Formats: sequence, structure tokens, C-alpha cells
Amino acid sequence: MGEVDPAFIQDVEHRPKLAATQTEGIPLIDLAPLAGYSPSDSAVDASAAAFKGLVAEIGEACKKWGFFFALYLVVVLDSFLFSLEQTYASLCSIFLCFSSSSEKYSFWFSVSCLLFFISNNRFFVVVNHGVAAEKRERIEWKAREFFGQSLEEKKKVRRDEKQVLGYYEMEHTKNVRDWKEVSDCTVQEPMLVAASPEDGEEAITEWINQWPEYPPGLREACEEYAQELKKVAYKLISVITSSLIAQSLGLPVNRFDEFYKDQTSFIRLNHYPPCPVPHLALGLGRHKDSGALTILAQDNVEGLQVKKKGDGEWIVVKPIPDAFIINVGSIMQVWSNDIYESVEHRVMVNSKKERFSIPFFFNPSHYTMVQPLKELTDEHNPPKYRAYKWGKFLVNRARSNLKKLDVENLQIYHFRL
Ligand SMILES: O=C(O)CCC(=O)C(=O)O
Ligand SMILES: [Fe+2]
Repeated sequence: MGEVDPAFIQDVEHRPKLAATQTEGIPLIDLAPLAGYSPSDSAVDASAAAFKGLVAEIGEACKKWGFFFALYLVVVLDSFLFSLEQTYASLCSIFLCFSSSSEKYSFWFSVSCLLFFISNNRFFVVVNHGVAAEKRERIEWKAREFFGQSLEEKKKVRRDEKQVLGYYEMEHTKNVRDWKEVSDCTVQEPMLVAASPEDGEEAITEWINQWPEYPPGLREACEEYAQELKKVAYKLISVITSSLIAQSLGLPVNRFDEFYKDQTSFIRLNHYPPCPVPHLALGLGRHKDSGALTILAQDNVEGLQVKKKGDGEWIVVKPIPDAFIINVGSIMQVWSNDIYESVEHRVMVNSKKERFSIPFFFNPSHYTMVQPLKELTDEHNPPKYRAYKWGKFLVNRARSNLKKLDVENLQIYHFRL
């Protein structure tokens, strides 16, 4: 990335402290009732008594530990799962970490949950999500090979205004340049999106993947990983729906299915090179993910931090081998009318080690009107957001993150009522 351009330098109040607070605690809940789950039978599985018992159990666990608990630890023996909880309005953020395990568990979405309660932030950690370790290793290795090439090579698949998917190294978050390079590919082709961010313009366009010649096999690795992660996302959505059902008896268990038919989910390969000024710059500035759900694979180099509610302290999410970290995005915050709150997070860089991460952003179809679910609102609890069209939001963001602007780009608070 060459000389340190002032575009990378964070304002003083956003500069990272190099010694940040670590996460520690973890309770566990056995989610074995999810064994055998597959997206096609979500209605059956998710309505089963055992599943309901599980959701209730998680609610109890939340009650028991509440948000006073700073840290809590449970050691888990064999298989784990996790889950989202029934919520308590004051609780806000959720991160889930999943670990992969051997293939034999693919049919057993069994498990347990590692819940981190840090003040009133919650994290969940899980294994046995069914993604084979070698599939994850393959995409991680291909990402290393891809980013290991010269800038000239990588620029052959560079994104631009029209080809929005591909390589780029100029992303700005909150109008400060990130110390990273990325490559995006869609999960479902063709990916249909709005052609323009302007309201009233109905034209649709396709975003097409650009695959580099080198490394061979990158495409296959991404495609196979995408299929696996889609399955994990559906499982998560079914648990989230179930926990929301506890808030509203009128919410059908397949409530979210309609949004994912023509999904705009995508995978991002993130590479954070070593940085000579880690105390001044960030790999990725503070932000909330704008989709519904993110499933993140990080390597073993520390860097991800989430913001604790209340005192605003930044907490390191320590890497767990083979773990996925899952966080609720802004769409889920709107759908749930703030029952779930999207977590603010950022990435620190360091002067010695490079770091890689691979988020899977689970997003609905471009024509989805994002608004609080009507089953979760009434005259006592009115909608907190007006509806917005996801495809327009997505295109607006895609056009606004490559350069410094004078104002913050589009956020859900712009739709707050
Ligand atoms: O690299 C990470 O750990 C986080 C990446 C992230 O938050 C993102 O790409 O939105
Ligand atoms: Fe993020």
C-alpha cells in the first residue's frame, strides 16, 4: 500500500488503543434439537416441541445471566451449538462464533452455545455448524494466494462503477480509508440489483462475478463455500425467527423465507497487510453491517473488536480456531424493530502480521422492502423505521464507499421515525 497516505489516519477519538480489553466469558446451551435440520423443512423442525423447548431454555439462560454478568465461562466437551435468545429489550448486540468440526457432524446440527455476556453485549460461540474444515481451509488458502500477487495482477479483476464485484483496495469507512484490500463475489448468480440508487427508477441490473486467472480454483473454492454458508445462514435465521416468535405469537416460523428467494448475499475476502502506523489507522473503521446477518471466518491473527454498549469500550474478539463469528446486521435490527441491535465493530491492524478474514453477508432480494415486521409492532410498540428498498440501499452504499465524502453514507438511522 506504499507510503502512509493521510487518508488512512483516523481522527484522534477513533484511533485504536493497542492494548484493548479481551473477551473471556462463555455459558453454554445444548441445541441438540436442531439436529437434522435442513432449510427445506424449517417449518417442521422449528415448530417441533423440542425446538420450542430449546428456545425457551435459551430465554431462561438469558434471564439467569442477564446483562449484569461481565464474563462467564463454560467449558464444552464435544459438540456445541448456540443460539440467539429471546430478548430483553435492553439487550442489544449479538455475535455468534461457530466452529467447524468433522464432516460427520454435517447431519447433526447438534450442539451448544457459548454465550459471552459483556455488560449488556452478548456473543455466542458455536461448533458443529456443519461446514467441513477443508472447505473453509480451501477458500482461506486461495485468498492468500490471490492477495499474494502483484497489484497489477489483482487489478485485472478490479471493481468499478459497472462491475461492482471484484478486487478493490480503496474502501473508505466513515470517510477514512481502510488499511485493507478486498475481493467480493456474489453467492447467487445472477445477482439482480437496482440499476440506480434513485427512488422511482425501476431499472434492474445484474452484478456478475469476475474470476481471476490466478489462483486456479479460487472460483470453485468460493462457490463451494458459498453453498455451505448459505445452509448455516438458514439455520441461524430459523433460530432467530423462533426467538422472535416468543415476542409475537402471530409470527410464522417461515416468516423470512420470502426475502431470500433472490438473495443478494455475497462473500468478501479481506486482507489486512501489516501497517507501519497501527496506532493511527484501522484495517476497517467502525461500522455496522448493513445486511441481515454476517457469518465471519477470521484467521488466527487478532484484530476484530466490537463496541460494548454503555461505556463504549472496544472489546477484542479473540480468534478461536475454525470458529465463525456471527453478528446481526442492520436489516435484522429493522425487522425486529430494535429487539436485536446491530453491533458496531472495527478491525485493528498490526505492524508485523498480515491478517485475513472472510465474511459472508446474508442479504435479502433487491426488491425487499425492509421495515419492522408488522407482527412485532402495534399501537403500544409502533414501527421505529419507515420502509426502504434493500436494492436501492445496497447500490447507494456500493457507490459511496470508494472515496472520501463530506457526509456519512446511508445508514438505517436515516429511516428512523
Ligand atoms: O475482518 C474482520 O474481522 C471483520 C470484517 C468486517 O467487519 C466486514 O468486512 O464487515
Ligand atoms: Fe463488518
